Amino acid sequence: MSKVAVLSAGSWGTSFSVVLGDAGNDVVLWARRDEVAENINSKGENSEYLPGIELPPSVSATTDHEEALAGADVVVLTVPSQTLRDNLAEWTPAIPRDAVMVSLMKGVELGTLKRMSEVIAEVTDADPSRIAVVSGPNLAKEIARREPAASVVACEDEEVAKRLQALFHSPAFRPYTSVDVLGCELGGAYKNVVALAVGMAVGLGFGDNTTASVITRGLAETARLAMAQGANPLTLMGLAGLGDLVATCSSPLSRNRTFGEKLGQGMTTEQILASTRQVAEGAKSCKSLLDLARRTGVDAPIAEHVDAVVDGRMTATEMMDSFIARDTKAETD
Ligand SMILES: NC(=O)C1=CN([C@@H]2O[C@H](COP(=O)(O)OP(=O)(O)OC[C@H]3O[C@@H](n4cnc5c(N)ncnc54)[C@H](O)[C@@H]3O)[C@@H](O)[C@H]2O)C=CC1
Ligand SMILES: O=C(CO)COP(=O)(O)O
Repeated sequence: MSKVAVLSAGSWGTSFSVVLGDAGNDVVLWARRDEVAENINSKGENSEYLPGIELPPSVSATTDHEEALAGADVVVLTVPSQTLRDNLAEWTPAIPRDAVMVSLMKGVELGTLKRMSEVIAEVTDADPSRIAVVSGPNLAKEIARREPAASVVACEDEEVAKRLQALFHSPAFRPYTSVDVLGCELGGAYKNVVALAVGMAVGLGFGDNTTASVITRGLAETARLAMAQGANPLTLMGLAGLGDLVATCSSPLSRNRTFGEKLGQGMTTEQILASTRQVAEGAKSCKSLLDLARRTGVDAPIAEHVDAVVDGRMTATEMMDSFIARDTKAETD
């Protein structure tokens, strides 16, 4: 049995602790707030993020990060992407020196344009063999309900990916290995931006032709940027690319798609942010991914338009009109 620390106890951290517990691991969740940790320890439930889900008995919680991290073989990181750097600055001294750090996050840091594995490497100074990523079509609520799903665990060191794969393989959760950390991370971050655009189309009342067109061109845009950065194109056709894109863009459970839907219905970003506590990573990462595309010399019309709507410089209707009016070209260009 491995000891796994999960920081923190939001939707995905708590759901992933169900996978970890069901797979036979000893799990300690770090929660920011006392009431969340108390609820998990006394009732075996995180009623704020996952009401009605019974957590495995091997899952406990604490608000003390040192306690969560003590003796951990694996450290799972699942905070909002834009806070990771500050969180790690505080947590790094308590992370055991041989523990593998696993990012479940799907975003790119504003300003530095770094992926989460890069932020982890920079702040903790860890070797790439101690940094991994899990990404795939894994909507937290469905995973917590133990509905069957697959995912990708990526690490530059394939042996480490295989070790994590064994630790994360539960009766309902099937992880595949990959060494393409970059492809998995860009797939995960970009699908949130595409889901915002799809949500806007849904909010405007458009149907499946429109959403399928945006999803497909979104995949082309993701693949263009990821391949220009050195990703394996097959990663984008896999669970961390197409798989996650389809799940997120199709599901009313997705916070990013829902955020886009509200923009399509005419709400402003400020109004939407005020209406929820939960993170919709694409609303921030549209800017960092757009900057990354510009720096790489890659055309990124979806990121560009989504960023403009999120910023209030364009309406969702104008975005859709502008997509159609763009200069025509070959599909594979
Ligand atoms: N919810 C989902 O279905 C999935 C989410 N993800 C990714 O996982 C990451 C986390 O998302 P969720 O758990 O869904 O978000 P969430 O909003 O449900 O939970 C975020 C957690 O981070 C904590 N947090 C917020 N601000 C913080 C700060 N400044 N410092 C430390 N902790 C802070 C919150 O207390 C909460 O526990 C995101 O990058 C998301 O894209 C990935 C796959 C599935
Ligand atoms: O990443 C996810 C599913 O794989 C969750 O998507 P949202 O963050 O949009 O809810």
